Amino acid sequence: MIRRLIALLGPERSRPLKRAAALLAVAAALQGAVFAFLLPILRAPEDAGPWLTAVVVATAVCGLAYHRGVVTAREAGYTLSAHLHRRIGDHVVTLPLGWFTPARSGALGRLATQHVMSVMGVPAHLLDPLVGAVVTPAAAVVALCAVDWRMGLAALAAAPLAVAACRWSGRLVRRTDEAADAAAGEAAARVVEFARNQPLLRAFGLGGPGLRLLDDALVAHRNAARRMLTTALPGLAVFVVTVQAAFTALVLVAVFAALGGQVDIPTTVAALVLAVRFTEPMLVAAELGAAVRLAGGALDRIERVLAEPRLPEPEVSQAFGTPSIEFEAVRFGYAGTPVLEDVSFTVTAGTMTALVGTSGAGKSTILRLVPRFFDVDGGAVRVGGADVRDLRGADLLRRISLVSQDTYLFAGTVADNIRFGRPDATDEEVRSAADRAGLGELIARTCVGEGGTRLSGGERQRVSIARALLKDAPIVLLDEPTAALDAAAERAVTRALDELRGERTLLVVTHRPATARAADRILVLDGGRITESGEHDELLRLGGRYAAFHARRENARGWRIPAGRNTEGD
Ligand SMILES: Nc1ncnc2c1ncn2[C@@H]1O[C@H](COP(=O)(O)OP(=O)(O)OP(=O)(O)O)[C@@H](O)[C@H]1O
Repeated sequence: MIRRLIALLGPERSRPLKRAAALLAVAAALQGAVFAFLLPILRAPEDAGPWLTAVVVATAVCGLAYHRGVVTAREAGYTLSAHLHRRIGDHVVTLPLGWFTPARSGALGRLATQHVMSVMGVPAHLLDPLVGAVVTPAAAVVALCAVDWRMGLAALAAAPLAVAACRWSGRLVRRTDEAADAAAGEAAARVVEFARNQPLLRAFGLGGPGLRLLDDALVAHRNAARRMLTTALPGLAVFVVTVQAAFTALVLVAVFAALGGQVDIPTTVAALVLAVRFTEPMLVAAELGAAVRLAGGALDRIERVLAEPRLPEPEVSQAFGTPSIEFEAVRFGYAGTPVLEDVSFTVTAGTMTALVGTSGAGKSTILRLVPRFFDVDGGAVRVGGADVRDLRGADLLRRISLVSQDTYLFAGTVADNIRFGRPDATDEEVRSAADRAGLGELIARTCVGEGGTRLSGGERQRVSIARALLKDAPIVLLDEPTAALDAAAERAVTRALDELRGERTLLVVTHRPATARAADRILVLDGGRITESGEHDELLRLGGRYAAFHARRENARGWRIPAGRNTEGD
């Protein structure tokens, strides 16, 4: 474990850790030596002077080394946790945005808090007893050999057995720890879901499937934790029995040697003291073994995230032309399940294109491919004439504003949240973006609550639109921007989109006839393919699916194209 930490920290940053281990090793060795010095003192008390001086000096040096060792170990712990946080942070910002699923985001939270703390505990709290558990018994064995070779041999014979038992129990714990961590993640996610969805759960009765999922997750977590504890027990028991047996053997050898007159009383006393020093630190370490193994599991999980492949980026971005969007024969699926097939279209710079289609047809997926949340499986997505894979992430995202279906607002004022789109915007610019998004008086709201929970869904959506309007990005992607708005707010947003036309390139997913009608071009998506494309009037004349549904629904507040050709309705 210590070797892994040194490799992770690198030669420079691992210095405090190495220094701490060396200082604690010196302290532990000196402790063993102090007990070895007892023998000449007991054998010849009249000549004990130099040995007593040696005991005093060794004890003083041991105390100093121990104190410096513990302080340095704490520093090494803090260095390690800061380094891990930085490495995790630096790495995850290079991962594809599609990597951040809710499950992974939850696991990342545990990684940055619980797991980093667990790994940090190894140098900060466990290094001292661990070094003691290795060095003190080793020093005691050397001293025992000097006192009486038979006792030294008895202690030495126990060492491989104890190490084997320790490793065995470690492997067992690691195996069950993975399952326990997965169960803990699931239980945490279900508890958050339970707390967030209280209104829904209460409205539909607390005995529903939502509660059953939580119950199952908590039971699974409890069982996994119990399994981990019980799995560790046999290894721990073998270890403790081995160490105790070694201690008993040492005592018996010492007593029989004394009774047989082969060794004198002082030697027997020194041997018994060394036998205690041999076993004591190992038993302490056995108790801490579980914490070390859990830290090993935590480090495995941290290393797995650090090994996640980064989104490959060029050193320098390709030149960016006029802000058009182009899909060429795009094929894409989530984890092997195909979603888009042979999708080709171009959104000319400064125009507005509406994407309409059946639910689940892949409209939002098309929007996600533009800022390269995922890489396509086939074909190419080009922005400003450059393949998105030939642009650096920051260069690409700087040119795109995205208004997604699930708007997240940070705790703060409405103005703070709008300013997020362009931190150096003036108050006047923030107010103007708010007005264009139909926010009106809402801009005066001082606190939106965590995640924007003090605002309604429509209000949150308008803040997100204002944020996108404020960002000076030539391309604006909107996923159902008016879905949660009332008639007045929808009119304000449609006006704002209208104003942006010509000025920015707009790609809008919509179920609203008014928004689709306002677009320069409409793409109808069905089953992952574009089946119709053209202007509103052109598509009406075509008399296809768009026309059929528009004719029936044009006065409706919202409509969706159903999956089947011959079915209709919302
Ligand atoms: N992150 C994801 N992982 C796996 N499958 C996904 C993911 N996101 C979407 N899908 C699936 O991909 C398909 C297309 O989803 P998408 O959200 O693009 O549809 P949509 O046309 O925008 O639907 P809607 O109009 O209902 O929002 C759906 O079958 C959906 O279940």
